Amino acid sequence: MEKVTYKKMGSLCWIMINRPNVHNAIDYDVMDQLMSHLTTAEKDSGVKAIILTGAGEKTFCSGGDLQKFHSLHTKEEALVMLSKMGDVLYRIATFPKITVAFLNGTAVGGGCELATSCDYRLALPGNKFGFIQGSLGITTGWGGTTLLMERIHPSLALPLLHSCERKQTEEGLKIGFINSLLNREEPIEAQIEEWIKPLIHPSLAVLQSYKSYYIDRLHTLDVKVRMEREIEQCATLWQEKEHHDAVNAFLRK
Ligand SMILES: CC[C@H](C(=O)O)C(=O)SCCNC(=O)CCNC(=O)[C@H](O)C(C)(C)COP(=O)(O)OP(=O)(O)OC[C@H]1O[C@@H](n2cnc3c(N)ncnc32)[C@H](O)[C@@H]1OP(=O)(O)O
Repeated sequence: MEKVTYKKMGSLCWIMINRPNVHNAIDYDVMDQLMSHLTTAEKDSGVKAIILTGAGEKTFCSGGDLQKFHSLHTKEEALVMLSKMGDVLYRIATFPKITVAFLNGTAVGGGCELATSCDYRLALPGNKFGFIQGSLGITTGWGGTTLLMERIHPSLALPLLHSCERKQTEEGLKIGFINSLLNREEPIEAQIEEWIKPLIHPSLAVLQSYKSYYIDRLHTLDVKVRMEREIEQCATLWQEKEHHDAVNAFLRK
């Protein structure tokens, strides 16, 4: 069963996490299918931008699949999963075309990290996003902090991380985490096509050249090394009692 769908519409391709019954939580199949669709989109010279979103109207993505990953206990076990999704986020962050996350609903935990890996984030008013990992006794585990400090100033990023709070998308717009809020009353796909139109330069070569300068910056700033250090720190915290108790409490609620 396709847990991640791929739909090409003109020069855009829509990649959608399709697990609404678990709030589009990410498991290993989702990771594999995201990677596969990214390769398809990269190889298709007709694609200039990807739109990453989630199925349904409630949730963009609720992060790691707590039921599936609850069985990971040791640092070594956690590191395998965290590194695998960290590779997906790095692939998106260095994707040689435009990447846009459309937050169709709530984004929490790793869902926020996934959104952060994209060049841009579009959302709907009244929805929420939250880097809630700290409330589970861990830190961002897929490299999302490193990427977040590329998207917004660290003095704005740290309060999002330290507070573990769910914020309104309107607040995300104010601090530059959200690039634009769409209108619930209008067709979403048409609004996104309109928003992205000025960015999709007629020449893919020009578009990719500009993106390559940004990717060069990521290399210069050792983003991959910093993401790996962040992931290892999360794995260290993962094995602690605080984290397992927090996940148990969530799954028992
Ligand atoms: C490094 C990334 C890191 C990692 O895990 O690797 C993380 O992502 S840490 C953060 C992990 N995610 C969360 O802690 C979010 C958990 N979910 C929620 O906060 C809420 O479910 C929310 C806000 C997404 C929706 O709340 P709502 O009240 O509308 O729904 P329920 O909480 O009642 O959930 C309904 C149903 O979905 C299951 N569910 C929700 N999120 C997950 C998830 N991330 N993994 C697995 N399953 C999830 C929840 O257990 C309920 O199942 P049910 O069988 O119906 O009780």
